[in-house]
Parts: sequence; C-alpha cells; structure tokens
Amino acid sequence: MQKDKLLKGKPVADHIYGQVSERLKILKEKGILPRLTVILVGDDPASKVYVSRKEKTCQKLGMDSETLHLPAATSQAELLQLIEKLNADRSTHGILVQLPLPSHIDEHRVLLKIDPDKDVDCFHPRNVGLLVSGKPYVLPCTPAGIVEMLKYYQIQTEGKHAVIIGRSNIVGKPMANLLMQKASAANATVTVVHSRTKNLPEFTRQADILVAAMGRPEFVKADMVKEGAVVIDVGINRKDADNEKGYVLVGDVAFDEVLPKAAGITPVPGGVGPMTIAMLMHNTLTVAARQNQIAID
Ligand SMILES: NC(=O)C1=CN([C@@H]2O[C@H](COP(=O)(O)OP(=O)(O)OC[C@H]3O[C@@H](n4cnc5c(N)ncnc54)[C@H](OP(=O)(O)O)[C@@H]3O)[C@@H](O)[C@H]2O)C=CC1
Ligand SMILES: Nc1nc(=O)c2c([nH]1)NC[C@@H]1CN(c3ccc(C(=O)N[C@@H](CCC(=O)O)C(=O)O)cc3)C=[N+]21
Repeated sequence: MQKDKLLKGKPVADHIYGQVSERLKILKEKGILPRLTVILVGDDPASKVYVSRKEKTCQKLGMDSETLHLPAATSQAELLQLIEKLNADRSTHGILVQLPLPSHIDEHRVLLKIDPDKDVDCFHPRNVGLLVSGKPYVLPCTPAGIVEMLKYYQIQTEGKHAVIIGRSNIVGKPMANLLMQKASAANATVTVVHSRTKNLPEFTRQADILVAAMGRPEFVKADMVKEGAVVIDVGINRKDADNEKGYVLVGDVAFDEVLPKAAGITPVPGGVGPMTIAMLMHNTLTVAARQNQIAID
C-alpha cells in the first residue's frame, strides 16, 4: 500500500523522453541536430554529477552535447566572452551555465549575457518576464518537471492550497508562478514561505501540496504536514555515510516519518531530480526548433 504513495520520477521522465524522441525525429528529418552546451566553472562535486547526467542523457537520446569545463579561477570577462561566442554560433541551440558560480563572478551579469533564445533554464530576465506574464518562452526545468509529475500521478491542483518552502530564482519563485497560473491550468492557491517566515509550521500544515525547496536536510517533519497532503521534496543534500561514495543523498523532508501521513511523496534520489533533466532535454528541442522556424509541437 505504502508503495503506491511513492511518486517516482523515472516513469514520468520516460514518458517525457517518449515525446522528446518524437520531436527529435522531426528535427533530424529537417537536418537539424539539436545541441546543448553546458558551461561548468570550477570543481563542485555535485555540479559535476549533474553535468555528466545531462551529457549522458543527450547521448542516449541522440542529441548533440558539449560540456565546457573551465577552471575555478576563470574571470568573469572570460566567461562573458565565451557566452558571446556561443550566442553567435548557429550550431549550438541551448546554453546552460551551471549554478552556483564561483563567488568572484556576478551570476546576474552572466545570465543576462546568454541569448534568451538559447536559454534552456528560463533564467534570463526576458524569459522570467514572459513566464510571469503567462506567455512563457520555455518553462523552468525543475518547476515544470514537478507540474508534469502532478499531472502524471493525477494529482489535482485546481483550488488546492500549495505551500512552497523557499523563494529562490531557480525553484521557489518559478514554482509559485507555475502553480498559481491560469495558463498552465494549475490554478492553485499559493503561499511561499522562507527563512524570515514566522511560525512556518502553521503555514506548511495548511498545505494540500507541500513543495520543499530549501536545501536543509530532513527539515520537514511529520508534525509540519497535514494528513493526506502531497509532498514534493526538491532538496538534494549530501549526508556523510559509511559507503563507497562517502555520502548518501537526503531531501529536505524527513521521508520515513512523513510517509505515513502523506497521500503521496517524492523520493530523494529518484524523484524530482530526473524530471529536471527530462525537462531540460524537452527545452533544448523547443529552442532548436524555434531557432530554425520548425514546428514540432
Ligand atoms: N531536484 C532538482 O532538480 C533540484 C534540486 N535542487 C535542490 O533544492 C534545494 C533548494 O535549492 P535552491 O532553491 O537553489 O536553494 P537556495 O539556497 O537558493 O534557496 C533556498 C531557499 O530556502 C529558504 N530557506 C533556507 N533555510 C530555511 C529555513 N530554515 N526555513 C525556511 N526557509 C528556508 C531560503 O530562504 P531565504 O530566501 O530567506 O534565504 C531560500 O529562499 C537544494 O537542496 C538544491 O540542491 C535545486 C535545483 C534543482
Ligand atoms: N543552470 C542550472 N540549471 C539547473 O537545472 C541546475 C543548476 N544550474 N544548478 C544545480 C541545480 C540542481 N539540479 C539538479 C539536476 C539533476 C539532479 C538529479 O538528477 N538528481 C538525481 C541524483 C543525482 C546524484 O546522484 O547526485 C536524483 O535526484 O535522483 C539533481 C539536481 C539542476 N540544477
């Protein structure tokens, strides 16, 4: 019984990859090989794992990918110059600069530099603006992946109270936007809480859908969750462990104690993470098609 509560990412990601393959076929027939260029600055071990997953997935699907691994000491000017070069290169359709960047680089300046037509993350202010206006160019990967999971598992959002813990540009804010929108037909009532929220559990206990995106290992305990809530755990935290890797991954939710109360819960790993990658592939095809005036949807 408890197993049915598990909202796994893989079947949903596979469903998306089915669509991705169809769309890729159309592009290839027109002579377009979609290409994603990922820029990684420095040696953050978690970032390396994500970047290699993106590259492997492109290869598996038959898309072109390139990872540019730059030393941590790369200057902001060098990075901006590289982005300018990629913007002008017609053979690369999607550009992703892996975050976080080293502290000497101004993230906002870098994201502004990426050609918004090649912005597969939906991080460029033009695309954030379009999203907020209800006319998105592409959807932000992690929040869009979560919406796909809710649809796949037939979890109603309309009129439901969604509470999001976290207000980052990468997860919390765009998640709030998607869930409140008419355009995506989510139509939820949304509350966003963060580190300055007073009496946070009073809010989280009202959630029909609780999205935890704070980066605090196992922060959300059973007494912060309403009986029958759907819990989406975005957090990915490394916890020291006595295994070959030296760590295990845990989410922002205390999974074992929240599971009995929840109507559904995403695991970590194997929940939201795989969806982020799937939506990134989807977005890469979207931008490649648009840049070549080809209809694939
Ligand atoms: N599965 C996936 O595909 C992805 C997973 N992640 C993971 O999701 C988590 C969040 O990522 P991201 O949004 O980038 O993180 P950020 O650190 O950018 O943002 C965290 C947010 O959580 C809030 N917060 C932190 N501590 C608390 C607290 N004790 N109580 C209430 N709010 C708190 C912060 O508040 P304030 O604004 O006040 O500082 C902030 O808004 C991380 O674990 C990350 O690894 C991220 C992206 C994709
Ligand atoms: N420009 C940019 N775009 C991003 O989309 C972006 C980023 N920067 N910086 C970091 C976050 C984080 N993120 C994840 C992607 C995949 C998994 C993923 O595949 N997770 C696996 C486990 C991975 C592992 O073993 O470590 C899982 O949850 O099952 C996780 C997290 C994308 N991000």
